[in-house]
Amino acid sequence: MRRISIFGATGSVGGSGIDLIRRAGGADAYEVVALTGGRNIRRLAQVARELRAGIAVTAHPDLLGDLREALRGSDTEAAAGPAALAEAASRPADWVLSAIVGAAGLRPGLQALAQGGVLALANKESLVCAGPLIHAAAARGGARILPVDSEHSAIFQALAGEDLDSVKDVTITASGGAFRDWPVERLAAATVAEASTHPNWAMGQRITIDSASMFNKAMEVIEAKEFFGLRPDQIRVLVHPESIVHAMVSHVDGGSIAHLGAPDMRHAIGYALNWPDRAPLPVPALDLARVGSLTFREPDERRWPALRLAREVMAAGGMAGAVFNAAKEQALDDFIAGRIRFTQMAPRVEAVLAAMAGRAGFGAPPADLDSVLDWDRAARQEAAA
Ligand SMILES: NC(=O)C1=CN([C@@H]2O[C@H](COP(=O)(O)OP(=O)(O)OC[C@H]3O[C@@H](n4cnc5c(N)ncnc54)[C@H](OP(=O)(O)O)[C@@H]3O)[C@@H](O)[C@H]2O)C=CC1
Ligand SMILES: CC(=O)[C@@H](O)[C@H](O)COP(=O)(O)O
Ligand SMILES: [Mn+2]
Repeated sequence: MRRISIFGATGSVGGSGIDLIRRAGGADAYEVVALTGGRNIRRLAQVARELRAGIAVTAHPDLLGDLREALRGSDTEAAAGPAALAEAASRPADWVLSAIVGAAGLRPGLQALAQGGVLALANKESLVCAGPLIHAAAARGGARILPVDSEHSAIFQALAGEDLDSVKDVTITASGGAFRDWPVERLAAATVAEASTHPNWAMGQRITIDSASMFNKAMEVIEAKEFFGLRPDQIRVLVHPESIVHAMVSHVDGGSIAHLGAPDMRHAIGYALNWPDRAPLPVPALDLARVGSLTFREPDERRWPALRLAREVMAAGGMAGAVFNAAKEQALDDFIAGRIRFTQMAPRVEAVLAAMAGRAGFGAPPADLDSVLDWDRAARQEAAA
């Protein structure tokens, strides 16, 4: 029986993954090695019971008692804390969905790669913070990384059978998020509730706000560079309000191959689950006659300064990705908590990058996980200060 684990099982991507596992036969079709979550203990225990998971882990040690209580009478072991997450990731599995939000997903992802098998990667932060470490861990462990972020799954699918040397450039699309059509002057007054609604995708709150600020797309540009080994000048972003075309690969001979689909993450997750085969998925069929028209436009970097920052991060290399992500996570925490305005997030991240660029080792590639986490901590402190 195929062994699977889901990190971030209580979240939006994790929930879509569980939906696919359930539809494919659940515990009768898969051996569920580990499921993890954060604060949503009720949900974690419920899916662990349903899928007869070997272990359920919450990231929060103070919730271990609640988890044990919620799992009482089941065969699922309960554990808590970052070390327990890493231990669960070290349990051999054939397919691991990395769907924790934030840099917290980095250690479990690296641990899973050391066991071999497939890492289905939704946690874009892993590649932004530590792309070279992720690839090195996969090579050492004999693991395969498959993209789950919709644009990167789209690129991966469009590249199938193609030679990377024939690629001229790659375009990833951006919906434009909640404030796509707002006057720029109004953005300073944008509320957390307004930023937490997405025009097309149902996702967790953090990535939804990152879509509105385009930090999500900025992260995805860096993710594309790290995943596919593209040069920064080969990666373009186009605003595409319909979210039907997810990415397009353009070749040196003038041909372009685009990937289209309804905005439903179960396609990208299911593709990674069934790869290298394809199987029917519970995803709405694409009816272009009903969609009518597909529109595209250049992104305005005055509205979305995060895109310019992504270019600067790629040019700087080294620890810039880890600093960028950590500063962005801290700025997002501060926006959600009402400490800063929506429009203060990008200047805050830019200031942290500028402040930390002069520190020794900033331009050097990440040596190991601990050094990445040191830079992550320092950048959060700088951002909070
Ligand atoms: N949602 C989407 O459609 C897409 C998401 N992604 C990426 O996938 C990842 C997950 O996103 P999404 O599902 O929206 O996020 P959610 O917020 O919906 O879920 C995040 C998951 O991570 C858990 N979690 C939160 N903090 C920690 C922590 N410190 N340590 C361990 N686990 C933690 C949460 O637990 P709990 O809820 O129990 O607290 C939850 O299980 C992100 O990297 C995102 O960028 C990429 C493409 C699309
Ligand atoms: C589903 C997915 O992959 C998200 O990252 C999505 O792309 C977010 O939409 P935006 O295009 O608004 O960032
Ligand atoms: Mn995406």
